[in-house]
Amino acid sequence: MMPKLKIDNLTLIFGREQQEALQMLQQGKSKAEILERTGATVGVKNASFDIEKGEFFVIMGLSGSGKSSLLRCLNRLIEPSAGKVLLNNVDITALPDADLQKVRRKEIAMVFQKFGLLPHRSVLENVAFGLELQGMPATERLEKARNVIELVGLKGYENMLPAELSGGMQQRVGLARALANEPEVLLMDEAFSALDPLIRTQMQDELLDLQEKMHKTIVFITHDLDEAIRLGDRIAIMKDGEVIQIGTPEEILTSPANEYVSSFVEKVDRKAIITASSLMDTKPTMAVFRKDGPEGSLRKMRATGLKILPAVTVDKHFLGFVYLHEVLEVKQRGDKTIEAVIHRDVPVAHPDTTVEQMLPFIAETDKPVAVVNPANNKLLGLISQTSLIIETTGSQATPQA
Ligand SMILES: Nc1ncnc2c1ncn2[C@@H]1O[C@H](COP(=O)(O)OP(=O)(O)OP(=O)(O)O)[C@@H](O)[C@H]1O
Repeated sequence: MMPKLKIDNLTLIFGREQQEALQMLQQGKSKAEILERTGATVGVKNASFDIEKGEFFVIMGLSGSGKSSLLRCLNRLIEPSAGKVLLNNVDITALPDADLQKVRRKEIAMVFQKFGLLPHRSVLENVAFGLELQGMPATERLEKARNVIELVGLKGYENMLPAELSGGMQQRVGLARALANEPEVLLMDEAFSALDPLIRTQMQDELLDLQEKMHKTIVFITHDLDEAIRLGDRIAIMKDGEVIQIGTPEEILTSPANEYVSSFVEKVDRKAIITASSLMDTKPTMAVFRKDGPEGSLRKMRATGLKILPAVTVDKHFLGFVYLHEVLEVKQRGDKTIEAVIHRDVPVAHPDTTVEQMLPFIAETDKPVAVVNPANNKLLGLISQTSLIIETTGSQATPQA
């Protein structure tokens, strides 16, 4: 499938010595070296990635890492120094001005942190403003504006002035104004950063709800990893103008590309994000079969050095756990089967069960947690109590060799 946006080797350099700076970049020189030699600042360095239709894509990085620069290249509010941006397979870096205007009005809309509202116009007029610029007749544009105002939860506030609204409500007006044009792509630059934490979380939830209905392609900038993780289908992490990792929130949390990313990840509450599938032991699980009987079970326990093993049917349907001391007892009694000592009343997790949802499992049992395929109850792997406890007590600092 064709990506909605394709960013291809995009580079942005601020300053006059563009050519020399570009050359130095190609030679692998750092942002600091280039600044020192040429006085030019590297805003974005060789960014290449795709954003899919309907994707909520977050660009995250500290101040000065190049997020805004990259975002502004996507609609050419800033002209990139090199590389391309393809929207629906059309290279917008090559569009003549008139066509670019059309793209900005119809296809890509931008929502800013400082809401950029017209102070002397009502909420309704602010939202309808873009449509007015397009020459849409008044009745039509006001009707459209009323619809999006309702969509963002501002019904009843149509005739107020921006200054009469709270920050969160002003941000909604900004969002409504962007949505009024029915763009395919929404660019959001630190849209919620100016809001206090409670309102901010609420706006994040509302945006996610809206996105469920709208299925827009959203490119959202933030310097806050928690926000990135809450919102993003995928996250791109930037440092010194470079995209240093792209992945789903879970990928970023479980396999940070380098120490820089780990240092962010350490501060994040992972419990709601990490799932059973990434915690479970992927080595082929040693399990006892019903037909193994006490002898066979003990042999497997000796081989693995484990005192607890999962018991499964011949086709690997999970039955429960067996304990070493009980299997020994069964053998001493001379029983031929382990049936009586399979502990069946144990919690199981599905691959997408989160650590948060597994919390009760820790309190209830000292056994590993079995991860089973929800469709057929087959055993997929085990999560050791140790890794579950480490994950939930939050000491996930990566070992330094
Ligand atoms: N107009 C400009 N002229 C010169 N350098 C600039 C300009 N705009 C940004 N820069 C530089 O480009 C780099 C990237 O800045 P950018 O604003 O894109 O970062 P950012 O990640 O969005 O940061 P913030 O969150 O603070 O906005 C920085 O080194 C910045 O100093």
